[in-house]
Amino acid sequence: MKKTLKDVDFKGKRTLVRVDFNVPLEDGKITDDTRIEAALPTIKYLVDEGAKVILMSHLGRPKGKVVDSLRLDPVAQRLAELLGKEVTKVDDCIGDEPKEAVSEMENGDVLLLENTRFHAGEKKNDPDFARQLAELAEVFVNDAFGAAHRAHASTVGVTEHLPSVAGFLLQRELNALGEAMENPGHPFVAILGGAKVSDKIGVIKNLLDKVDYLLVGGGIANTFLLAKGYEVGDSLVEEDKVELAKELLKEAEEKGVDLVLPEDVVIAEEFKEDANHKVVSADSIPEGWQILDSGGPKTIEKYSDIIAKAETVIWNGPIGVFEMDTFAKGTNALAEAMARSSARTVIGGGDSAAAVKKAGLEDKMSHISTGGGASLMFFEGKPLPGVEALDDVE
Ligand SMILES: Nc1ncnc2c1ncn2[C@@H]1O[C@H](COP(=O)(O)OP(=O)(O)OP(=O)(O)O)[C@@H](O)[C@H]1O
Ligand SMILES: O=C(O)[C@H](O)COP(=O)(O)O
Repeated sequence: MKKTLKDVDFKGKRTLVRVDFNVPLEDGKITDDTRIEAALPTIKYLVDEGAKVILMSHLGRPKGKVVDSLRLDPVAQRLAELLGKEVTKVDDCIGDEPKEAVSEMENGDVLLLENTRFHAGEKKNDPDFARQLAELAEVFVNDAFGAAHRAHASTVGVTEHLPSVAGFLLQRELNALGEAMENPGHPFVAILGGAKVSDKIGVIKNLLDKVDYLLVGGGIANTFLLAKGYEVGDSLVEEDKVELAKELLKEAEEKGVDLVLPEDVVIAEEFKEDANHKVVSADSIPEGWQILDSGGPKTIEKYSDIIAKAETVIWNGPIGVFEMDTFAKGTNALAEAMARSSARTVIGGGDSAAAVKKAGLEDKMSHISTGGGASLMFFEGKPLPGVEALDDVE
């Protein structure tokens, strides 16, 4: 058990809070502020408790250099609107400017530091960089579930120097994902999509010990179809993972898991939104065509029926190239089937969460994670470094 906000008296304390404000931006405007909203309960609690709230986050992947388009100013502005309170923003996360700003803070004030990834020391978990971040504060709160799979200075390094506890969002995510994985109602159904088998091997292996059904779709299904001896034309496949896919099919059978592959699929002549496309049986892909959506009508019906019977459903990865409307039908149909079902429904973040939001179905799900890579690591059954590093309850 990790310590939480309730284990600390924050009054007057300089409190360094790692949040995940890695939000999508277009032309300097935030296009989805879910991650900012998700951090509000912790921030408001700390404000109300009279802490001096020093927020830090990464944004994008600036590779250790200052990239002006990845500054956190739009985030500070949005956060101030959502909090209904002034948020001071500084242009670095270490050094004189943040130190001075912190020294001027009153209890209940909120300060946002600049993008931690402008320094190479962040991703390297450089001890000196971590020490400089930690020096700003007396206590550390990690509320960045989305970055908890990264052992960086702002998630792990700072915990060497400060008492370190979990924020409300981190707790909520760990409870929701943990409950689904450790205490699922049966039938327990997992849906796995996405581009590559290689990204999901650990997840598949871990899930084979837990689930009753594993519905496979998207790019990863292609390699499984190949393993079953089907031709898949020009579809995205990983030839070097075909043997592994065969082993996983066998392992599923031995463990009594129904590993379900698409029966019919949407194929296209080109990887293009307006490409010539049609529905065919998964065992009859003509040469020169590629599968861009696992969701043919029979597949959708089969997967939806399984979801309808489920008590718990977890989902990671779209089952088609959902960014193109022509090939989003399968992914949307899955989101709709989950929305209709009375099961506990947990969506791993990233693309699957984006698909659910695009379909306007977020209110119908039990939990939508704010973490893509982090929820994947959780589904793999691996400990998250950002959580491990926090203080244990004595
Ligand atoms: N049949 C397919 N052919 C090619 N690409 C596909 C296919 N099906 C899905 N994809 C692509 O897979 C990508 C998502 O793969 P990825 O492995 O990143 O998913 P994810 O695990 O949901 O990612 P995240 O970590 O963001 O949650 C999407 O961009 C989608 O277009
Ligand atoms: O968007 C995410 O999944 C997190 O913010 C982590 O970002 P990263 O993959 O760049 O580390």
